[in-house]
Amino acid sequence: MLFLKVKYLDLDLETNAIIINEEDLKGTAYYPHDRVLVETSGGSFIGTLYSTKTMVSPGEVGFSKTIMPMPLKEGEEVRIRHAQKPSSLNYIKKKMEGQTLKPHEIHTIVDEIVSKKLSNIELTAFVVSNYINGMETNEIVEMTKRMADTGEKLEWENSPIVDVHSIGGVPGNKYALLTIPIVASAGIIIPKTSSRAITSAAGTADIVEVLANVNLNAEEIKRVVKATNGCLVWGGAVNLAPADDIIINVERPLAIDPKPQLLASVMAKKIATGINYTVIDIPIGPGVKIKNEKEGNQLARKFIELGDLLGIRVECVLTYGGQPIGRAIGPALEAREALMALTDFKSAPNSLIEKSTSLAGVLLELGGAAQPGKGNKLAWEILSSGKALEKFNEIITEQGGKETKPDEIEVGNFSADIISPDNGYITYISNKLITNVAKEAGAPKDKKAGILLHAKVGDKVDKGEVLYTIYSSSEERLNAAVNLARRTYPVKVEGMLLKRISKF
Ligand SMILES: O=P(O)(O)OC[C@H]1O[C@H](OP(=O)(O)O)[C@H](O)[C@@H]1O
Ligand SMILES: Nc1ccnc(=O)[nH]1
Repeated sequence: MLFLKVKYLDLDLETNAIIINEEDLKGTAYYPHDRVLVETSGGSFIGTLYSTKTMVSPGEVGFSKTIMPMPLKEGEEVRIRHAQKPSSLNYIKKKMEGQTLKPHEIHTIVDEIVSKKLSNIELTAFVVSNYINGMETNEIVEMTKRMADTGEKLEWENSPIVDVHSIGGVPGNKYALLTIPIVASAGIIIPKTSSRAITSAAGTADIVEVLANVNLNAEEIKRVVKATNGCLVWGGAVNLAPADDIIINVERPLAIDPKPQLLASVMAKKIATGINYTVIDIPIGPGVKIKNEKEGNQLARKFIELGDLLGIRVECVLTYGGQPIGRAIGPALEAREALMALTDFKSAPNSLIEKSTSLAGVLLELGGAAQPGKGNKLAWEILSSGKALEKFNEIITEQGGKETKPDEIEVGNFSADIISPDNGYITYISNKLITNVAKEAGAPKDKKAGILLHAKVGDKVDKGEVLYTIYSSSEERLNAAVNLARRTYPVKVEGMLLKRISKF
């Protein structure tokens, strides 16, 4: 056992690194990369041991404040001992072999994820096994319930509480910034929590954060919803289904969202937010999470079945995901486009308006504000009357932001135009490749990075015309994005004659 004094290091780490001077390790049975248990006056936690010559002195143990699960005073003495292997390791191996897990095995995995006992390698093995082998319904139900039960739950005095959630995957998916205020301004309660980007260049939480605080706790969410009927917050900031955000952090670098995880991630948050009805948006198209209608129907049935088992009424909508929604991709650009749509819907892309009002229409009907079949019309009226903008500004203000005009939103200082190599028509925009270019430019961490499409599928373009502009806060990232765009051609321009084939 080692007795060492706490020293905080100015390091932003995503793993629990326990940093010890190599002198203190000499002659002991502790080696770099060992899993260790740190026992403190406030509780214990697991981490990985790393050695240093200079970052901490002998007798000290260095932690990054960003990963500390409990408050510790600098100079406080802690005990460090070998940690046992997490019990879930055997269950993760079972999953790697394609076996079905028992309820208590799933519970142990979720519990150990929440208590940060699993290393990123072990967690990745679990996520990737689910990607390859999938899970049975019962396993997903157990995972969902446990994810919800290991965190806080919101309770509401009124009902119904409605909600909408997209499975994501399609670039430019900023619908929630329109749909939520439309529904809230009809008097329906809609406490919307979102995740940050998983596979895309901007999750809803990343976009809203351009305009307001999204890191609200349960009390604050209740206050905002009481004042405005809605909110647009990051689920990870509240202790709602806390395993979710930990899992998302290993999915993001791989840009994967395995179906069992996706179902549990969305539905656990629905249980935790205490909603009664939810509409699940399933975008369909090449390069998004669901490739075709058949797969979409299967996933929709799974969501509905899960909802039945969990006591939440679920309705699913399959939506067009064949190309980006609207023209803007990346947090600030998407916030600006959403504000344009709320301010003057005629100036905004149809795909964004149609998607947002269609989803709002379904919710208005479910929430009882519109007769069946009349929701869409009401959603349009609320948007075009300016009431949705007013409601959006109320929500943003309650979340600590301020009323902003679309052109006040700053985008990256560095930009480059990608031009059409030929005369012709845009025949294809690759969701995957355009997302990769936006990420290479820095999105979503660089909020001002992203892409503005000047033309979409079906549009005629002339040689030399600008197809899209890439933005970034960094010249280096911009150049890398331009190089990637030139190598991969995310936007395809073709003439009516696609190819000549002859024997000469
Ligand atoms: O597209 P990717 O990054 O895979 O998926 C993540 C996004 O999808 C969902 O959207 P919403 O909250 O319903 O708007 C999530 O909350 C998140 O914003
Ligand atoms: N896996 C997920 C996809 C979309 N939204 C979520 O919250 N989680």
